[in-house]
Amino acid sequence: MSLDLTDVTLTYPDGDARLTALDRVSLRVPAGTTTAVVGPSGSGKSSLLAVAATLITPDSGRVVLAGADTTGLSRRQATALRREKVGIVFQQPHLIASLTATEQLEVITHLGGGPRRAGRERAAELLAAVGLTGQAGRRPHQLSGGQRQRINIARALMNDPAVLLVDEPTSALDHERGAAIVDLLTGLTRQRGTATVLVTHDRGHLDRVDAVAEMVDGRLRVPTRT
Ligand SMILES: Nc1ncnc2c1ncn2[C@@H]1O[C@H](COP(=O)(O)OP(=O)(O)OP(=O)(O)O)[C@@H](O)[C@H]1O
Repeated sequence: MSLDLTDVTLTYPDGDARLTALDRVSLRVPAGTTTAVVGPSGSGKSSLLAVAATLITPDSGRVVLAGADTTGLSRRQATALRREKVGIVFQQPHLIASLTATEQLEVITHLGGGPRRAGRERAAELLAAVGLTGQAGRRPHQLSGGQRQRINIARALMNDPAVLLVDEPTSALDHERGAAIVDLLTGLTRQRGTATVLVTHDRGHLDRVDAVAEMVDGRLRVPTRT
């Protein structure tokens, strides 16, 4: 149940020319492991996540999510596959101000048409997994930045994704809280068997992940084990 990108090239229109954001990128993230992707601003990290999430279709190359080849899928099919297999943790939690921590998670089950009770049980289980059982009834303004980020992570796991894509989860946190979030992510990844990609500017946490891949000008250097 890994994430596999093979020879992925992505270009964007750039005036009369095309800008190559991803240049024959290959990356394999085995289930239960976390790969950090680092690299300077503009090197293609967000583009890599967007392609892995099937939010953008590459010009060429192959993206396989937990055994499912996404090549040639229609938008509608890609969306269905994303809902089933991919969890995305955006940099900003974007929590709904009026909802409690539990409700932020339950809403995912509700949107997917799942039974209320299953949503409630899963939300309680995931809040416990991210260490927030005591905060279940709190609304976002009653939570710290680190706690909001934990809810963000729990929410991405509600549908039990095979692939977890995480964009800069530590940028708003101090080193210690950032390290705790990375440890939480790698722990959940191992426990739940997700293939996790963690985009980060923060090189201070790289010894906590299983592999590190570096983006430079749209090219990915072969991942090195930490
Ligand atoms: N929608 C777009 N249209 C045109 N060019 C784009 C678009 N999105 C990104 N780019 C360009 O593609 C390249 C890669 O951008 P990308 O956002 O993937 O980099 P990044 O490594 O995530 O940067 P940052 O760390 O600043 O978020 C950059 O040169 C960027 O200007």
